[in-house]
Amino acid sequence: MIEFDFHLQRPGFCLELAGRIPPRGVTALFGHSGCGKTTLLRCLAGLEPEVQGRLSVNGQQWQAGGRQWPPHQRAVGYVFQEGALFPHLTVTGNLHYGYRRVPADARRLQPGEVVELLGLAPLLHRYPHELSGGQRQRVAIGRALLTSPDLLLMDEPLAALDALSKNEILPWLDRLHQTLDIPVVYVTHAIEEVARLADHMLLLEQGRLLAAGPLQSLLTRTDLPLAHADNATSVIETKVVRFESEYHLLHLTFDGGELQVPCTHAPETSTVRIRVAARDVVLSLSADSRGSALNHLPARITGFNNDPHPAHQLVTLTLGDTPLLARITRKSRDQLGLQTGQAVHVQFKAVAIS
Ligand SMILES: Nc1ncnc2c1ncn2[C@@H]1O[C@H](COP(=O)(O)OP(=O)(O)OP(=O)(O)O)[C@@H](O)[C@H]1O
Repeated sequence: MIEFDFHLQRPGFCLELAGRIPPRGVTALFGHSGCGKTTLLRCLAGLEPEVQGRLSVNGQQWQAGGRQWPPHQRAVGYVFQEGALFPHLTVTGNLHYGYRRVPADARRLQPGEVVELLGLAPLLHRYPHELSGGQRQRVAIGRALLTSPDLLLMDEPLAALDALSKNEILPWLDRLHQTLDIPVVYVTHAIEEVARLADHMLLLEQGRLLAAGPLQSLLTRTDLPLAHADNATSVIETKVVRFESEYHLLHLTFDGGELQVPCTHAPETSTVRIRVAARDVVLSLSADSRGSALNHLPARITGFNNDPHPAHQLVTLTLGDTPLLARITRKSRDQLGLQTGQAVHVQFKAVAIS
């Protein structure tokens, strides 16, 4: 477990932040520009000498009682927006740079494992200027991992990439997420990245912690801003039942029922996360109105909330124990006579993320 309690005063900005980062999985730092996300990463890495407070990582006191470990004593991997590779070194040279500085008995990962994990084998002899933006970021992540960090900090690692490069690198990040047990703190402005990669979230506002917790519950909490964003999303953790190759459909199960989602191939993993946009959810009173939607599940309404658009209502539901958001019009709510506590049927288009 990583526990911190930081206080940092700058002209015009005060960071007053206490929280925990679970020892496994990806913790997303999310919040408006200037809320202190990068500053928190820098405090964790020991790059803010003025910060007061404490930090303990896996029982080690990295900062306590007015003393703090300097950056070079902290086993932290840092990946920036621009990969910042050494231009005069090949990919192999970049990967080995951090690795060589770690004492042999403290090395948790070997270069061969990292090359395999991130698909770097075809790139090993190239120089950074011979790589695409996405490839450079993969090498930067590999280099950070080879320092055998106790904590991997990623500051908007996809922000400088175009949509195509982002899509190219995301499956590699999924793979890291499933394979490694190094805690990752991941800063992003993109809710799609959070919904895809994160397990936990710290929501920041003006240097303070607005909320913290598991991703699924924070995304669907209507007292927080995420549920009211245009691209509000719920995630459903599912188990793979089978891949129907004839139709390229993946059959999945979870506590709320069974789902089918389009998929090009059978997944490598036995669990798959599903992302459902609130605007893609349709509510109906009976199971008869099936239409062409593949996913049609019983649900219960847990509440209604106003939405920024005056025509809309944000509806919270549960599918079994899984929370789901739906954005419908106020007119539909009235026409269907929807009430809190009512049993309904939901139809939606789902996107699967391995
Ligand atoms: N070196 C610095 N000196 C003084 N103030 C700074 C410095 N770096 C950042 N700040 C200020 O500290 C506050 C927090 O900045 P920070 O970069 O942590 O925010 P952020 O949430 O990461 O923003 P963004 O999402 O835009 O990257 C902002 O008000 C910023 O202007």
